Amino acid sequence: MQRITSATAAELFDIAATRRIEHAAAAALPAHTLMRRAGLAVARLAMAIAPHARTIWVACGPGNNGGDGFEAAAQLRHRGFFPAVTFLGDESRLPPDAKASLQRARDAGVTFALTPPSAYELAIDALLGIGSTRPPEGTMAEWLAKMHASGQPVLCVDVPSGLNADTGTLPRGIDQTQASARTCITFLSLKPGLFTAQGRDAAGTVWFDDLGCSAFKDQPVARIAGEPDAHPRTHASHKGSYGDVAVIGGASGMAGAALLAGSAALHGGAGRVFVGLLDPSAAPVDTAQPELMLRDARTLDLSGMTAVCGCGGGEAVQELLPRVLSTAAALVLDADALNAIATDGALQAQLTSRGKSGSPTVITPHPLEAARLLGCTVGDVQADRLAAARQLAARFGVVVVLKGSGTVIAGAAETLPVINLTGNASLATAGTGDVLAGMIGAALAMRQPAFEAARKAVWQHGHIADTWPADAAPLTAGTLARRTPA
Ligand SMILES: NC(=O)C1=CN([C@@H]2O[C@H](COP(=O)(O)OP(=O)(O)OC[C@H]3O[C@@H](n4cnc5c(N)ncnc54)[C@H](O)[C@@H]3O)[C@@H](O)[C@H]2O)[C@@H](O)CC1
Ligand SMILES: Nc1ncnc2c1ncn2[C@@H]1O[C@H](COP(=O)(O)OP(=O)(O)O)[C@@H](O)[C@H]1O
Ligand SMILES: [K+]
Repeated sequence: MQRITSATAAELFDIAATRRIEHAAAAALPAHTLMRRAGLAVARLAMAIAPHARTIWVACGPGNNGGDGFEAAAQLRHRGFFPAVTFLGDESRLPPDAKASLQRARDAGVTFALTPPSAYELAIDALLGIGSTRPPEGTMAEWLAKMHASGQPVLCVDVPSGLNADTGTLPRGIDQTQASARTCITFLSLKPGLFTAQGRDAAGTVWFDDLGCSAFKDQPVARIAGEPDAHPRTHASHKGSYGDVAVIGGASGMAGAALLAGSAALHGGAGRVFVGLLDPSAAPVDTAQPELMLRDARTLDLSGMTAVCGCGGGEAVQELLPRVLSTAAALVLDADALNAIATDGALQAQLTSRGKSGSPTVITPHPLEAARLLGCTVGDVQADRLAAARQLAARFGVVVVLKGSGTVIAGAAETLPVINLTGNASLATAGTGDVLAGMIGAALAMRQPAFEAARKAVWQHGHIADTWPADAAPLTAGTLARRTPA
């Protein structure tokens, strides 16, 4: 059993691949082996979470996920705990493995009840796993609501019930975000839906148990990539070794966004940072950050530079985009640059030819910007974030950073997309996206390949937020860019 953290590197498998792994493993092992191992793993984790529990509520559903719950209840009872099982299903229609585990729970003297116990110290959610086909309703929805509103810890078996293990979406009306502590133990494969969209809230801390089946392989759909390698600086290096970043943005009233990106590029290690402002009346220097060289955006020669274009760009950025797209040595497109491209077919064609020619290019849409580029709704993007990121990457031939909880980084078709596990809702504050764009710009300026530059910067951006001291001032985009609590 392994706890999954932002330092973990592992492949992710969709439901179809997980089913293939399950079938191959089940065929190679004696009957009932997998469920017994799964139930034992659940029981062990339950005991670790609530070692002094008097009552453990085990909510079991109609399929093999429920079977894992029966098996866990039997194992817990054998160890002196008092599981109370509520079963929602038809015993005569239980799959054979689950039926055998139900009998084992009965034989162990587990208590069965029609309604959840009035008091309990841990709830085990074994209602639905990867066989969830429709939104939970009726009694199942009531039990889930009770479980998640009780304030007691919840341990989800395989996946939080109702969560789409491929996409991380929860059905409307199923809110799994209220429990005081959530843990999920998942079996045979790590599923992408546990780590993006609503998955991170629903699953909480994720544990993985391969049930002794690591020999059974299949085709992954994505990966979590772990902590990136550090790039130590050699003594005999100079500012030219770390490249130039030129931020293009900061239209009237929005200079701050460009300055934030510039600050992030500077603190991200770029050799020199220029900020090309679109507002002609902007001040000639930022006295708080005199290292930044402020210029008129229209005068900057971008050949040989990494451009970070769009932060606070307003509508003014549109006229500069043809030159930026054709001359920047490497490029990060963010915010208003993406909005301009979404409405302009010629710019889209130019981006596509740039991407397909192999010039390093990263786009960093949040879900609304991604929806504009794809010509769909935010709901469509969030319904399958991996697919949306892959689609954008294929269309334009660029590296895509689809932001939000469980940021997705997608590139060429032969590169597995990455779901990033750092970051938290303290980043949900204005300007943190500008900071990310600047950080990616710095990594590109240091000549890291575009996919790696994006992956590393996204990880670092979230990691700074995750390790922000609790007793420090709240994180803002400015302090995030400087990587130092105020
Ligand atoms: N078969 C095996 O050997 C193993 C199975 N495992 C467990 O089995 C799970 C998959 O089992 P299943 O394929 O039986 O699928 P599930 O147990 O996830 O659910 C399938 C059943 O639920 C019903 N259902 C789907 N949505 C519903 C809803 N909203 N309301 C009410 N009923 C609903 C389906 O009609 C079906 O009867 C995994 O997630 C994992 O927990 C693990 O123990 C590993 C080994
Ligand atoms: N709830 C969250 N969990 C993790 N990361 C988040 C969350 N909310 C926002 N972020 C991150 O913060 C950044 C916000 O970027 P963006 O939406 O472009 O904001 P802005 O335009 O204000 O800079 C992105 O990197 C995003 O992934
Ligand atoms: K479950």
